[in-house]
Amino acid sequence: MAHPIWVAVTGDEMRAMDSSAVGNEADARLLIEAVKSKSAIQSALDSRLLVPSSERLTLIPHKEFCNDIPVIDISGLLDDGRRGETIAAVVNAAANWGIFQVVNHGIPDLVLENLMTVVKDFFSMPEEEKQLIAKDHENGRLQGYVPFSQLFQKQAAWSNQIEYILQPHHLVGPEDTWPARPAGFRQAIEEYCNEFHSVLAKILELLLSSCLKTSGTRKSSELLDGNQLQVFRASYYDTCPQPEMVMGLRSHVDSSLITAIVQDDTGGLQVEKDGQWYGVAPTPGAVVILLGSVLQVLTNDMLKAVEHRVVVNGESRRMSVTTGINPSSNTIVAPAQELIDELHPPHYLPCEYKEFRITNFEAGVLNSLDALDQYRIKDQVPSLHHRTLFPEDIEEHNPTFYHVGDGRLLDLQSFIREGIVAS
Ligand SMILES: O=C(O)CCC(=O)C(=O)O
Ligand SMILES: [Fe+2]
Repeated sequence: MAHPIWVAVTGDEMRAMDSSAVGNEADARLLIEAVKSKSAIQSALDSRLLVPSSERLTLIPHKEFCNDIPVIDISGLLDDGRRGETIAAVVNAAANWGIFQVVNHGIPDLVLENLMTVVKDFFSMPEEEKQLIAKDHENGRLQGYVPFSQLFQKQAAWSNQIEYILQPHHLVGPEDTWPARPAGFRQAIEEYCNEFHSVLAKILELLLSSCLKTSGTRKSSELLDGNQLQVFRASYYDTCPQPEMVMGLRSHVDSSLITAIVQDDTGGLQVEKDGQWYGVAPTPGAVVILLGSVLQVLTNDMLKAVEHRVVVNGESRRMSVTTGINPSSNTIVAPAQELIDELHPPHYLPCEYKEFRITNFEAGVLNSLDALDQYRIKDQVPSLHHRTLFPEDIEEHNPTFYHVGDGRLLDLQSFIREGIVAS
């Protein structure tokens, strides 16, 4: 192979690769050779970096933005005269798009600027220095830098990341898991994430109030009791000589209640709605809010988690910061009881959040069904003369037993085995 793929592949060749099942070894070798010449990857062939041809057909340029994705001035939440209309705007955006941007959120510009500056400075450091705090699961280092090679092997993403748990306290890693440079990195991250946590909590509370009518406040304080998992991730998407071949981040839903993203002005974040992809316009001072899959389960599909992805490009690198609020690891993720009655059966099986999160993570790695699909009750088969699952049948704090029509109490496995719930 004489030439790198970046210049060698013509439109016809690309189509030929498509038709010969992208991902075969020869295609992968071409790409890997090219990737190797650009980065420090030493690993063997791995075709997972290639975007499948079906997905490639949906790609839209990183600078193509959709002006209909709502941008909401949430200072109205603090103003009696505008509160009602602001709440309506947030709820409508959540219901219609599952994503919106907020401005006038009360986080000073300086906090956002510091945040993006330390992230940029971190990613600009030499690779060897970043590697000093690389994640290393085998050695118990679960937080830190995620180099290209790690993501390459797992999620087929054209990006580098750095990620930490900020809450609950007992899961926060020791100081030496954080980078020593740039100075002020940790403080800038924590300042933004702590301040923005209260904005996210407010949005979550009003979404729950709107769906559950009376008990949104109670539900959100139950979820945000200090043990909730708050995570931080900064992502760096390098320029890519052949951006249509790879994805900065493959399409996914976050396994969060709600996620916030600060993005620089490059563009590349895209969301799916009704089978179409739309670019989220970088907006100065704005924070992007996304609904996660836990909120979808909790609201029994009244609100939907939004599928999103990141595309890369050949001209500008991109950086973003994500922070999400998730339940605590032993919270039972299940549709809220307030939403369930004989006419509205639950759409999801209950499970502990830690299991839910792992399922979602594995789905990303294995490219299989995400947690929503795995726990969805697919067929509540009344024809089997069984009752469908009702929340009063779920023992509080131990939601592993289900009453069925003939009065028996079954554990989850038997319940599934009997075909009441398609597994
Ligand atoms: O980089 C972005 O804008 C999105 C990142 C993202 O979706 C994630 O970290 O889950
Ligand atoms: Fe995401």
